[in-house]
Amino acid sequence: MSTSSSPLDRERAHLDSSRAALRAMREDAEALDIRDVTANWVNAEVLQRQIDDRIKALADLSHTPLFFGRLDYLHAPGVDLAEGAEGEQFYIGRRHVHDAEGDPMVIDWRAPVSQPFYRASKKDPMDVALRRRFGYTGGALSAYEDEHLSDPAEVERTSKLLQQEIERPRVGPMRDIVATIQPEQDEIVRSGLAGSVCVQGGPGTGKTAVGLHRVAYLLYAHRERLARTGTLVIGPNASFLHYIEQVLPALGELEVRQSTVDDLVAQVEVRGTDSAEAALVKGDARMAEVVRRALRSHITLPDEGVVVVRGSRRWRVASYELADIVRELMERDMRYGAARDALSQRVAHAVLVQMERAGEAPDDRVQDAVARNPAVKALVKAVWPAVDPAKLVLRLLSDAEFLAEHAEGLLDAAEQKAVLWVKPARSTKSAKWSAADAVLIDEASDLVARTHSLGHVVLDEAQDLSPMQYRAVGRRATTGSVTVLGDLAQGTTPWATRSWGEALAHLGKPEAVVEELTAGFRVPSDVIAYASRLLPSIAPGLAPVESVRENPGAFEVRAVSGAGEVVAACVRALEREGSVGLIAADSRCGELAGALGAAGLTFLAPGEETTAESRLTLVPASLAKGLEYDYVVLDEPAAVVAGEPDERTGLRRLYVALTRAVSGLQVTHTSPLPPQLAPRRA
Ligand SMILES: Nc1ncnc2c1ncn2[C@@H]1O[C@H](COP(=O)(O)OP(=O)(O)OP(=O)(O)O)[C@@H](O)[C@H]1O
Repeated sequence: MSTSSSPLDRERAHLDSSRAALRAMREDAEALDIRDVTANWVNAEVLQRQIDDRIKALADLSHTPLFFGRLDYLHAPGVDLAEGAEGEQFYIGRRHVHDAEGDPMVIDWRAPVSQPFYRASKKDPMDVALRRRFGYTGGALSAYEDEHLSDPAEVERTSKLLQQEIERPRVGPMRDIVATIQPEQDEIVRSGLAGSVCVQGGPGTGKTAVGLHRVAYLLYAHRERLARTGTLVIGPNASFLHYIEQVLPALGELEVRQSTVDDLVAQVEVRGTDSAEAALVKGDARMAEVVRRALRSHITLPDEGVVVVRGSRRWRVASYELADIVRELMERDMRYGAARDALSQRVAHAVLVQMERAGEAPDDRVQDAVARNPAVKALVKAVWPAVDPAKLVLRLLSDAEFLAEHAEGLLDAAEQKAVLWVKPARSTKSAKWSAADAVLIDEASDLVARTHSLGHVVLDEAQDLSPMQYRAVGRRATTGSVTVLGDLAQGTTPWATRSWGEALAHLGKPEAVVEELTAGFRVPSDVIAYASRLLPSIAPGLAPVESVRENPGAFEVRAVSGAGEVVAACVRALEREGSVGLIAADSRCGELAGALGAAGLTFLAPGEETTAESRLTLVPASLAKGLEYDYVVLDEPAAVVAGEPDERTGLRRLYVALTRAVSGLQVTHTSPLPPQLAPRRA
């Protein structure tokens, strides 16, 4: 038993008083009476929502400790280190808590004074005398661990608490890593809002985690600006977004939009699919020029002048003068729609000049009226017609001649044939648009009217995007910055990214810094070593991930005779603690679902939340990306490879599937393994 003055007791006392302070902060927020300060009900509603959000953010969650670390500075931090700069000892947690006097009890992990918690080392102690990490058991503070960073006599050790946190079993959605962000990750998390960053990292190196924490950090450091401009996290599919959706709210950020690329560009209903060949051409950056040419082909030079009748007078602008205006607008860097509006104003201006010459004194209202005059409208309609982006793309995909005219010198005959619909659609409503078509429409829309740009966009699993998709994301961040996260070895689309330089150019952020993460937090060493045997075939330049897990992992490859034995492997995995994922080629999932059902095992679909009662998920290989399970049973590697159009993509899909395991992997197979994974002779 510890005495009443033991350090642990003192820390528990600080936890208790911090929780009491948080309670008081929440009660203050709840007691706010806004009736007197709001002038109308709209304001009242907005304000009340903000207060409700604050109350929610001030909740004391029993499973998320209020603080996880403590820093004792050698000296009081300088005044430039804003929050709580007068103190020398800081508790670091998920959110800021202050006492009745306004003095900090817990400092937000994102505040400048918290930074040494993540970055300080024996080599660079950053003025920190003591770094203390706290361990919790079921919400109760149960342990602590000290590092005296400025004491040269103390030897550097790896933190046990850190190791425990990394190795703990996974159940439920993704959790934040705020207590254990590593120095190289922290550099990315805290890099400035102005610059774009691209992170290449193998499976489980924390890319997704880093991207989400970066959003939380940026929202803290640039709250007002980002509240105005908005932030967006883009992920590969709905199950992935569901898996990660809890992380930002856990960090107190409720306002971040999450979307797939497909949803981002969903102006039309997607009901069709493309052949790989068609999708490859449609996703190629050359299509941007095809669309641009097709749009501009609507502009013609007028061959007649325009006559505007006002009262008893007629004003005439000659065709050569109109042609000059049109030519000048074509040369300007303006959107098609904006230039169209400008055209009527320019013509009106030409009329006004004549009026002035004739001794009249027209004002702006006259110019507007002339711009709306039927003759001017008719002229604009004839020489610069309104264009519907979907109709434009529909015509490109339906009309071989129209496509040929605008694809000349860009797409060869075979490529043109690949993108043309076999059965041309009659209307934008009845067309069976594919995901790639929707991106083309998005491109056309942006040429007509500028797309709204956000303050910051995080793009996860970026390696799977086509150049046209990169452009679609890039135009949503023209005035903001981007965090691009990906792994070239995990690209499983026919158009997968070959180099980050190329991808960043398509995004419009060629200046972005490319960082690499190499320490693996998910996959145990034996499993990553096995999966890395595929690397020379799928991404020759990339180095294998180095697992930071101490446990090499349970790993087994087993030849089996059928689905019954796969089910048995799942049963064995379920005997252990944590979640279990049975990953299989999409084509095999039906049979396996039947076998699991017959054995009385219930299972979830990816994205459905695992719980202590329901821990088994049947995962089609095509949806495994980004997810993780404590134990993975990987069914029939050869079928996973065969499920893709070519061998390299198949092996990449297999690499993704092999790297979902946190604690152990069982590979079961009836067919021979791909040669890279075949048993090696001793
Ligand atoms: N610093 C850390 N401390 C503790 N856990 C971490 C840390 N960094 C990452 N992790 C954990 O490692 C796992 C993998 O992280 P994450 O999913 O972000 O990796 P990833 O690089 O996006 O992987 P993939 O390429 O497979 O999608 C997650 O469970 C995450 O919480």
